[in-house]
Amino acid sequence: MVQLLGNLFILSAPSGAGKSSLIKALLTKHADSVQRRNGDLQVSVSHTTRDPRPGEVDGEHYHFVDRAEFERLIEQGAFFEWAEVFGNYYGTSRVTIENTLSKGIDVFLDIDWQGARQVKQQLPDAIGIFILPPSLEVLKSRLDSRGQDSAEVIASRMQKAKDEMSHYDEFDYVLVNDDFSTTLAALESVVFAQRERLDNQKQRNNTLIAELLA
Ligand SMILES: Nc1ncnc2c1ncn2[C@@H]1O[C@H](COP(=O)(O)OP(=O)(O)OP(=O)(O)O)[C@@H](O)[C@H]1O
Ligand SMILES: Nc1nc2c(ncn2[C@@H]2O[C@H](COP(=O)(O)O)[C@@H](O)[C@H]2O)c(=O)[nH]1
Repeated sequence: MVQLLGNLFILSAPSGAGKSSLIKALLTKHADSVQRRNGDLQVSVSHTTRDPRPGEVDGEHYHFVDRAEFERLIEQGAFFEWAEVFGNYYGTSRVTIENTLSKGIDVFLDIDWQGARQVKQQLPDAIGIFILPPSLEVLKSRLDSRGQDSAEVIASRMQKAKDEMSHYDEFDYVLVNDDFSTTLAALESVVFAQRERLDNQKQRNNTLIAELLA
């Protein structure tokens, strides 16, 4: 069991709702922010068997591996969570997550509902955030305008969108990503509120330990 010195945020959504863009914007904003505190914020880089999209860099966007390598890693227990999504494997490295959280660094996971459920089972204190699109039409137009997936891939992702969204109630927060900057501000509020909560909890524990050991 990991001791949660950092916060673990899980961001899930149907494909194209905007979670990667929101995390990226949050990290950029956070890097410049005066509110940056002890504890940094990082996004976890998953392993996947999906082919890289144009511009995607191995080790930066994903660790790209083949199915045999992924299955070997499953056998070794290397994943904190893993799932098959849209016909490919995706997984989060156990050692990376545990090392990062144990240093007090906050971590964002951009994962599907199956992975989110596995994380919550292991770490009930992880904070689940579900992103909804304002409509299915907008979701489709975001996948189209991203311009990185074939029409066939987009159709299959749209077909799975309702299934993904049906799990919204397994999450602690649900945000509708209509206007980007409004959603980003809401996400930032969640992050700051949770950091505050964890800091207060650590402080209370330290006070208690000091009293008990006096
Ligand atoms: N609020 C928004 N308004 C308009 N466009 C948006 C908004 N949020 C995200 N987008 C755009 O929608 C597209 C999909 O966003 P993004 O890639 O972040 O989705 P995602 O949820 O991470 O998808 P996936 O699960 O497939 O990785 C991108 O082109 C992004 O710029
Ligand atoms: N369970 C996990 N799901 C993951 C992980 N990394 C990404 N994902 C999810 O897969 C889909 C598709 O991603 P894409 O990059 O191919 O568009 C999306 O919902 C991601 O959130 C993971 O490590 N575990």
